[in-house]
Amino acid sequence: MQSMTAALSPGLYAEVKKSDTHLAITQLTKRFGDFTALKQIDLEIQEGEFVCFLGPSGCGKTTLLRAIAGLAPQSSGKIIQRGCDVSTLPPQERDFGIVFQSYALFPNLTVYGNIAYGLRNRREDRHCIRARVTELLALVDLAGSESKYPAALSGGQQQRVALARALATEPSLLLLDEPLSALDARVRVNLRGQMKALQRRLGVTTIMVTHDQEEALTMADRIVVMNHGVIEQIGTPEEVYRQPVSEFVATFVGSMNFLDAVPEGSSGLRLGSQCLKCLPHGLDDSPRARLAVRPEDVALTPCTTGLSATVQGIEFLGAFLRVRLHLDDSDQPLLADVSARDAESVALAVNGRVGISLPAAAIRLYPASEVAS
Ligand SMILES: Nc1ncnc2c1ncn2[C@@H]1O[C@H](COP(=O)(O)OP(=O)(O)OP(=O)(O)O)[C@@H](O)[C@H]1O
Repeated sequence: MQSMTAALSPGLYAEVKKSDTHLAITQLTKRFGDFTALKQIDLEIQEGEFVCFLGPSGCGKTTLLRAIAGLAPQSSGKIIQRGCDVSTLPPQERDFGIVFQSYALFPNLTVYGNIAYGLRNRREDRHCIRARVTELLALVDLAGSESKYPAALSGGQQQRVALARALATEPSLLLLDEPLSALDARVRVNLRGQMKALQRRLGVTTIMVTHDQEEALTMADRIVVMNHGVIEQIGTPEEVYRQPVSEFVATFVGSMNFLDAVPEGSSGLRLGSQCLKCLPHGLDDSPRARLAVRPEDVALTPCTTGLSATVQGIEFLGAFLRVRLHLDDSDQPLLADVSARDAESVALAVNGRVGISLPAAAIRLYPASEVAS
């Protein structure tokens, strides 16, 4: 599959301004009977941004997307798009294009008919429609597929047609509801890169729902992490990964070790009998806390006089080794991801002992009562 690199006509998305707010959502609540699916959501999305709604099944991300589209209107709260209050507008009067997980192409229409659908509804000129469809097909690397029917296309190709169809009317907002999750892994990774590149070229403000953290980390400018109908954190992929604000975010995004520890002072802790430094935590008065450290931040050393562990298992994962450790003193499990060279330097072997170094900047402490779900 090639990359989507066709030239753009001068009109297509030529007037995007990046500095303005595209969407402002305030105090949005959505109830289904007695159940509250979204609780007072506040969110601003800038012009041209690629934002991912990320969270576990049932956290409310699709409901929020559908509220933005007007497909499942909110119970209360406001949605302002480019300065206009669209809160009560029906979907057909809102400015968005949408791609669903299940392609949702019209099976009885050709690729051409599918992409031209919205333009024909608007009664646009036949020659303009042809020119736009040709351009969009080139953009998604499907030039020459006009006369095919959806059934004759692969899943990845169908999803690219769905993308072209969503972009045909030049919406200022593109909504993607798990667009890649029905595809096999290799196609998914390929299309991920292509969609991101196309979005960047067009500059179209985009919201994508996903429960796949890797997808969110690789595609989004900002990630909105949701849980139980509320936003837990909004940040760049790096912020969400490096500075998770809660144990939930730390658990949901990337791999994380959690250890029981005792806070000491404002930026220290005790792990078993060992005193360690960490980032300022504000938990000085708590008798217990949860220490979070990523496996790739755990360093192994040959010196076992400080924090030490026994090696319980070693898994070869290609670029690195995942080492299952048991902390000797505090009697807790710990995972470390190390390079083959680092493993060699400590003569890594199952049942052997190694020293453990946890860099202060990589350790975060969370309240012990916070339960990840
Ligand atoms: N039409 C509905 N009637 C009643 N409850 C609903 C309805 N739609 C969604 N819900 C509930 O609202 C909550 C949020 O659903 P939503 O589909 O937004 O979750 P999600 O985060 O997108 O999950 P998934 O990844 O599984 O699609 C869920 O508990 C769901 O059961």
